[in-house]
Amino acid sequence: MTRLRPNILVTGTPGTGKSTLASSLATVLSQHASAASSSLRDDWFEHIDIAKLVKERKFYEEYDEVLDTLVMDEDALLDHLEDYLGTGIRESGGAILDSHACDLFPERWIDIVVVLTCSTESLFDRLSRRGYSDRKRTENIECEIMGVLVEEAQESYDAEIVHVLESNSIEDMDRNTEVVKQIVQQWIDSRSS
Ligand SMILES: Nc1ncnc2c1ncn2[C@@H]1O[C@H](COP(=O)(O)OP(=O)(O)O)[C@@H](O)[C@H]1O
Repeated sequence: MTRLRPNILVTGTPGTGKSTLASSLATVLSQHASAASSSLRDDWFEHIDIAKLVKERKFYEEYDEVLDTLVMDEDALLDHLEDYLGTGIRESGGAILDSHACDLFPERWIDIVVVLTCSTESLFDRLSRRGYSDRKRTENIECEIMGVLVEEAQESYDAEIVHVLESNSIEDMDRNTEVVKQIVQQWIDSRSS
């Protein structure tokens, strides 16, 4: 089936604001759709938190004590998502995948990629508040400074669908929500014309 709404991947280093933006987008984009037509459902867009899904459905192989992280069972996760995105309401799109790892999803699933970036100072504060160990915080800050996620996203998806957005402040968050809303509208318009 042809998608009626884009699937969106929101990615970035942990702490850059993926969950915050993805959750705001799911609400704003669904409200926007409901306002446009009363026949559209409120769950027109859905925030899918991949880290949460991996934990809840036990899509992991082991806990890596050195890296203080779960080692994902990618095949199990991808099989589940293939079914989920391929059937039912998500068959027509509207999934907002919120994931630190961005290169594991097949290109055919994703219509828009948003990579969030953030200053070292903001990230340091956010990861400290989250209680990350010094080692884990440093690794993530280095990952952000080196632009690892931006590079991975650009290597994994068509350049024209990858949007790199700064996420340092609440104003950035509001602006990013508005920017993505416009990109989604353009995507929908380009398919209906
Ligand atoms: N643009 C932003 N400006 C200021 N604080 C933000 C912004 N985005 C997220 N935050 C805050 O930073 C922390 C991490 O955000 P979160 O969305 O959980 O990041 P991620 O999902 O990328 O790990 C949260 O406390 C959140 O409220």
